[in-house]
Amino acid sequence: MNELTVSSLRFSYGKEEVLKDLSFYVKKGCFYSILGPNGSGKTTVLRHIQKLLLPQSGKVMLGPEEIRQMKVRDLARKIATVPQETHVSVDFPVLDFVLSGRAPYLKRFENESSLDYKKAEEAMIATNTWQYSHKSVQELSGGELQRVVVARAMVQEPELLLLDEPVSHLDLRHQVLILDQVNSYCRSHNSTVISVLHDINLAIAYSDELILMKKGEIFVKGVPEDIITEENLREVYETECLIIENPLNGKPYVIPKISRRREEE
Ligand SMILES: Nc1ncnc2c1ncn2[C@@H]1O[C@H](COP(=O)(O)OP(=O)(O)OP(=O)(O)O)[C@@H](O)[C@H]1O
Repeated sequence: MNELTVSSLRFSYGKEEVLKDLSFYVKKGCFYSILGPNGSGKTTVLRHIQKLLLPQSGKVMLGPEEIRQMKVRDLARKIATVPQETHVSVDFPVLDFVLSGRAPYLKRFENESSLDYKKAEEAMIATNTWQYSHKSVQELSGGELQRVVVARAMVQEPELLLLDEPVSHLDLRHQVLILDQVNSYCRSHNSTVISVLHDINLAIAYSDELILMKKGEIFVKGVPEDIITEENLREVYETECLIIENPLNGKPYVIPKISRRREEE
């Protein structure tokens, strides 16, 4: 059975149709990246999977269950999300923020156990955030906070981890560190990852399959070697690219053809 199946999903914000009869499935234990131009509907798809939006027509199924029928607490045990931006309005120690990822597993008024603390510590070490544990969440930089939010999602131990541009605020070292950790989490827990990424080369390097979106539709889905072609990138991004073989992993590597003309003096 597929981990997640999206069938004939349609959605409009007001008059503008943003998702147009969109269908795809993902398999358990695999890493998927959704790619596509700004405004193509990537975040809107993730919002449907989180039940933040309900389909105007079509269905989103998690295993055998339709997501619109699932209780929020059940959904929180199965799906964790790292949103594009996180705003924390209360003064919260970072460790408590990460521990809040265990909330779906606690009974009412139950405190976290030593095992919960251990899971939080492990996730924070993995995301290089343990050193901030006693700081306030509000004192973190954008990139530090983004890593802390990934740690919280990992302690939630989801079957499905949704990431919306999870490395957009991160320096090179932490981009690799976070995607390595998410990838090893996915493999060791047999969890599924769906990540929106703008960096095509990172998406190719980490993903089993890519989902390329254009104007609210799936343009193509498949393994990078099959779908990363000059024609597909021209169609989707309206950009000319050179594709070479990445000497490190044998996968495609995309180089946009940038024309730099020196301005006349
Ligand atoms: N709350 C909203 N109200 C009205 N229109 C919206 C809303 N959220 C998104 N849209 C519109 O829906 C379309 C798809 O937005 P979405 O955020 O899903 O795109 P995206 O592919 O994730 O874009 P990006 O790469 O820029 O993050 C865009 O045209 C956007 O302007």
